[in-house]
Amino acid sequence: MEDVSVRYGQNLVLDCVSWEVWEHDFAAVIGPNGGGKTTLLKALLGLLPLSSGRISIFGHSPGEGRRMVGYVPQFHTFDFSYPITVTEMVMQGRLSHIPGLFRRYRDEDHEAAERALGMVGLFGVGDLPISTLSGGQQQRVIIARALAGEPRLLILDEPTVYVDAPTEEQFFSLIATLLDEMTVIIVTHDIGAISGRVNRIACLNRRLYTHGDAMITDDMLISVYGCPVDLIAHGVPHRVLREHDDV
Ligand SMILES: Nc1ncnc2c1ncn2[C@@H]1O[C@H](COP(=O)(O)OP(=O)(O)OP(=O)(O)O)[C@@H](O)[C@H]1O
Repeated sequence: MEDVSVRYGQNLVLDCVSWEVWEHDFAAVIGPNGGGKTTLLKALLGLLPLSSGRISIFGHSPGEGRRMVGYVPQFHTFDFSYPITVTEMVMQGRLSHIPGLFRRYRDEDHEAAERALGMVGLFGVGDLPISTLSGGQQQRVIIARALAGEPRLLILDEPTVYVDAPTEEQFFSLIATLLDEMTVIIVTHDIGAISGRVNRIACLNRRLYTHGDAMITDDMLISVYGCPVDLIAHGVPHRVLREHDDV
């Protein structure tokens, strides 16, 4: 991203954002509510016009690069009571690959969906209604849905918000296995969850702040959150076991 600005009417939501993520990086964007994280993702996915600047995805515009990007929206945006099977849900990730007006799944689409379920470690559940799976399994299914499109870049929006600690561990182990094949960007509120796991991090609050590759400095946090915080969980900054120097 090079000097990217996005406005909603008069509201400047992304201000001259520049950021580089390399192939096989595990990158994170953190920032407070309303800081522009979703807007940044929409810009990467080619869903928003830029007011200025340029985005290149593997050398293509976001619109052209879209077929190389797998997107996992926030967990709560899915209705898991909807009466479809696991395979049917994963197959949705193939739709953009099928040409023509009346899209019919082909053998290669079924194979890609099966491969994607294997990548997330789900076997023998394809014919089950999605509603019968545990929360952790459902999270794997929505990741498989994005992987079915065989992306080179996987983007996940707040993937650890609704999961318990063991599921979070499984999630990060899964991401570690995917990095051999693709680049991963996550958007999160939760610095605690990502610390030590990502190799590239940026703080976003209208402007994007970086320092080196995977470092968060007090200056970055002060710029973004307006105070020096040590941990940020679910959008709420907490000071954890750290005393003021002047006390
Ligand atoms: N479609 C829209 N029209 C006008 N303003 C918008 C629109 N979408 C977002 N905004 C505004 O842009 C700003 C950034 O919103 P955005 O959703 O990108 O932030 P966010 O960092 O993803 O927030 P959260 O963590 O709460 O999801 C907010 O002030 C929001 O009100």
